Amino acid sequence: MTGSTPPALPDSDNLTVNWPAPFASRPINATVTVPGSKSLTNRFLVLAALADGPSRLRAPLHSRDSALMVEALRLLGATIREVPGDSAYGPDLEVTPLSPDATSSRTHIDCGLAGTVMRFVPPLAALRKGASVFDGDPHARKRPMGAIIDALRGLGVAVTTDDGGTPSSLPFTVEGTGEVRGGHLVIDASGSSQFVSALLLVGARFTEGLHLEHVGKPVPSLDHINMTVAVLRGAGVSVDDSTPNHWVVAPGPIRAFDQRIEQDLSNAGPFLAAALATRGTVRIPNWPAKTTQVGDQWRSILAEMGADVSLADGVLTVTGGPEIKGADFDETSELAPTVAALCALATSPSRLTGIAHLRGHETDRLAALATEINRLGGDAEETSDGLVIRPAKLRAGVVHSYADHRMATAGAILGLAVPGIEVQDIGTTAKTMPEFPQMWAEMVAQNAAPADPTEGPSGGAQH
Ligand SMILES: O=C(O)C1=C[C@@H](OP(=O)(O)O)[C@@H](O)[C@H](O)C1
Ligand SMILES: C=C(OP(=O)(O)O)C(=O)O
Repeated sequence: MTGSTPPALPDSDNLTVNWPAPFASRPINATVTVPGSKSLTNRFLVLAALADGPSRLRAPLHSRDSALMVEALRLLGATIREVPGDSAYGPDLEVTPLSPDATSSRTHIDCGLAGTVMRFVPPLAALRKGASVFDGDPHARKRPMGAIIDALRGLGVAVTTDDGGTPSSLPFTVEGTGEVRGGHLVIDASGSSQFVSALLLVGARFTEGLHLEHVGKPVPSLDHINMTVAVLRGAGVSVDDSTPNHWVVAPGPIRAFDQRIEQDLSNAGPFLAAALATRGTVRIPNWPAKTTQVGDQWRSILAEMGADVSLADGVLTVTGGPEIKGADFDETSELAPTVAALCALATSPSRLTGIAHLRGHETDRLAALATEINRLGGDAEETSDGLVIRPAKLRAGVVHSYADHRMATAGAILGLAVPGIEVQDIGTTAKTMPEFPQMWAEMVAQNAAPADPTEGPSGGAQH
């Protein structure tokens, strides 16, 4: 894969021909490395576009979301070149920042279904002279955008619809003047942490910097905001986050960088889950000793579900227990679909809380997970802020993806333990992991662990 052209949406064949999810007839025994982190790649791309000199991203993600970000930044005036690197998942990227003085013609930016593109790029477009029109996939028009639009308007930036009205979602046009004064800004970021990250990422380039204040229900996915603050500090930006719900970004340069991108620990999740679903072992090398990625939570989540989890010499090893234990988890953020798939295979009930905002993700994930688990004979129930999933024997069937990469990978996990599962539109995994179907097949093919003769043909709660 390259970072130059956004992969097309799956064609109608992909939508109609279901992917037969590999069933694991023996415990998985595999070593897997996954491509670079979406959240880190797209943050560093934005920072590089605003930096005080050329930057390099080593081992970045190459997927639909990162390609959309690359293309958006190019359209706004950054130069992004692929250069050979050492990653098995594609070249490095060299970024020459955009020039704020350049005036460009009206630009059309495709956000696809990428939250990072639709939230992070509009504030950056405000710093360029010219109009930028933002739109995306059909479902992108349903994702919450009001907080970013209101924030830009609060900062004095015109954000309009084609007929001159005031938008509350995609599509809209940002009329950039090349300068944003900044200062104190109050937003309600309860719909997505990306509203906060988006404004912090550009805040140092506002003339007066930014004092961002959140009011309203709690901001979700705080780990992702902490990641934003960490990458900003790494690029020499002063950020004060010592008061809850306040972030103060000092005006100043963003230092150019040469940065290796960690592998995507959230996308490591389905592979680690395979160890639990099949009572096997999955090893992930190069697990970072220290990270801001929410996916580091796999170590505690999977242990609580009965797995043996160890991190030694940078290798995370997860071995599934005799059964998957249900458990209660709060605020699992983007890990929730993978956790839910494991809960559907568990032998005791689980409750997922603090994830009401998943209704505004790639699809309404709470509705999608409950519908798809129940379609297979499972017992899942939506609550006001999450899901309750009770043990039930699952049967063969089709898992619908709803254009959501994490719904597709959740279907793949179920398919390891339940024969006859198919996933509709597996191609949607290209959003963050185009290699997924091949990597999954290779993981199952590595399945060299001798079968336990006292057990059924495979592991998991379903056997
Ligand atoms: O900033 C980011 O990179 C992300 C923040 C989170 O968004 P929400 O706060 O909307 O959950 C997460 O779910 C998403 O996958 C990536
Ligand atoms: C919510 C997600 O993506 P996005 O960055 O589009 O919000 C996700 O990847 O789980």
